[in-house]
Amino acid sequence: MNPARDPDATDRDAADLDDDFGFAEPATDQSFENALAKARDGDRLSIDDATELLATGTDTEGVDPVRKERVLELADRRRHEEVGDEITFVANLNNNVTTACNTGCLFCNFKDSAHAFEADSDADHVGFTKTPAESRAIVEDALDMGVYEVCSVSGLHPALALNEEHHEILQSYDDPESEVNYKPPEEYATDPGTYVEQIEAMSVGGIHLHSMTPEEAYHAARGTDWDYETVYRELAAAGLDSAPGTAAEILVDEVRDVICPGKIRTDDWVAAMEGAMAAGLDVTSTMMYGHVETVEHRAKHLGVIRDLQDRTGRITEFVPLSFIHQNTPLYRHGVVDSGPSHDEDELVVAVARLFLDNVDHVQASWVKSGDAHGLKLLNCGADDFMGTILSEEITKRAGGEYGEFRSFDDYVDMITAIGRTPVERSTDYRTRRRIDPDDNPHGPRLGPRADGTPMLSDSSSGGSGKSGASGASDGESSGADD
Ligand SMILES: C[S@@+](CC[C@H](N)C(=O)[O-])C[C@H]1O[C@@H](n2cnc3c(N)ncnc32)[C@H](O)[C@@H]1O
Ligand SMILES: Nc1c(NC[C@H](O)[C@H](O)[C@H](O)CO)[nH]c(=O)[nH]c1=O
Ligand SMILES: N[C@@H](Cc1ccc(O)cc1)C(=O)O
Ligand code: SF4
Repeated sequence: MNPARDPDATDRDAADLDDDFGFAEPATDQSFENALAKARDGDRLSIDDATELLATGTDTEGVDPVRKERVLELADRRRHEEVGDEITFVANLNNNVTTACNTGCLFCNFKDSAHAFEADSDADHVGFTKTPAESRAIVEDALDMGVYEVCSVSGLHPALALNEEHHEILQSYDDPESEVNYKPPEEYATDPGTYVEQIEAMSVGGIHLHSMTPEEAYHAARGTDWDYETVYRELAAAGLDSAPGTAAEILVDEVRDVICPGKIRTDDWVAAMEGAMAAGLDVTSTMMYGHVETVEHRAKHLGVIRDLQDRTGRITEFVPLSFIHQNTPLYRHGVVDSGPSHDEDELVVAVARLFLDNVDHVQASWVKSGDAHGLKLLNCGADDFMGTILSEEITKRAGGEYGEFRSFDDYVDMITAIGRTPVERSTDYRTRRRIDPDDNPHGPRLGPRADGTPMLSDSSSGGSGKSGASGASDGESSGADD
């Protein structure tokens, strides 16, 4: 696999952008009413149909509130017919390994320049790199709390390689840093180990390990001729159970050219997902929207995911990721002045439910939207409310303010308040347990060490207090010794 990125892409590129990207104004040969009628009849929607529904008609400016309600109502009904009234969530932990990354995505404030992590650097940074042993200790603590999924997504640290053989290949380049984005671990204050070592470390005690996005898989094969299936097979052998479909952003290259010129292109993202599935892994799918793209780009993105699922059938859920703008280069440089509106969030969830007729589950995110709006999204077509996560770094660093965890008690209260049934689920949704709201207090039971004890001793904070969450990784204090 050869380098496909622009090694010089940095935050500074945002300063060169204005808000005219030369994107075509969305226009279709379809009418809003026809598209809605097709959705009502259960016909498979076209990209034009999705564009009309997302725009509440391309014939008018902005979102039409009456048309929007008609789309949401149809989507909510479709959700009821397809998956019923249960709302699922998972007892999980985010354990991200490192924030060191030079890819330079303009929507991201999770990353820190990798130079700051070098042993002889005196640059200040608030990021972290964890060793495999630190990752394992964090997962072990979480298992004791009843957690059964660990989700791990990381920066593309230049010293990360798939395994020892990969280190040797990368070292053999004449100028590894510029040719293959590589520097040996000895040059950094903390050695993250190899991808295989991190996966082995986190795959402990029967936990489900959800890790290695397409972008990370690309990094784990850079400078070699390994295909994605080979890479994912090796990771699966080390303990990987499923892969997150992030790094998708908007799967239209003219948008990627603006927001993430250093990232893999759409075709490569699809190839990586196919490789993961060919290696026997389930995957999730995402779309990060509400920055520079048009509604037509969103519709095309949904088309890429539906086609992929037609070919594979192993996408477990669709996760809409509402762009959090406050601390990002796109916002700081005036390229965008906000993320998406609530209307747009609702329409994305609804049209995902109607268009993705082959993906069973659509997620609402309390991390991105908060509790009140997150619950509203569960009445627009979503049926999953993500997980306890215990530690959130990506959205928090981007300026999100909805906290870092939800307890089972919070979940049960919120879900019953909107008249739905709370259900804890496994990552792949195949194992589910309905929760009796009267059976207080509530804790996970599906985990290898879960016995129904509440995960957190303080369940009232809605995400800021973490007393009792000793297993939660906290980037600023855990392994922050770079
Ligand atoms: C931070 S990356 C970490 C994994 C890996 N570096 C990659 O890019 O795949 C994971 C995902 O977080 C999401 N993300 C990053 N910044 C965000 C923001 N400001 N708002 C919403 N989602 C964001 C993007 O969809 C991105 O693909
Ligand atoms: N939507 C977000 C998630 N979703 C992840 C899920 O909770 C879970 O990992 C997945 O459904 C697989 O089971 N996680 C985040 O950290 N941030 C989000 O915005
Ligand atoms: N957990 C998400 C991936 C994800 C990770 C971090 C985020 O900030 C957002 C999404 C998935 O299941 O695919
Ligand atoms: S989204 Fe991922 S690849 Fe892009 S800068 Fe952030 S951490 Fe790096």
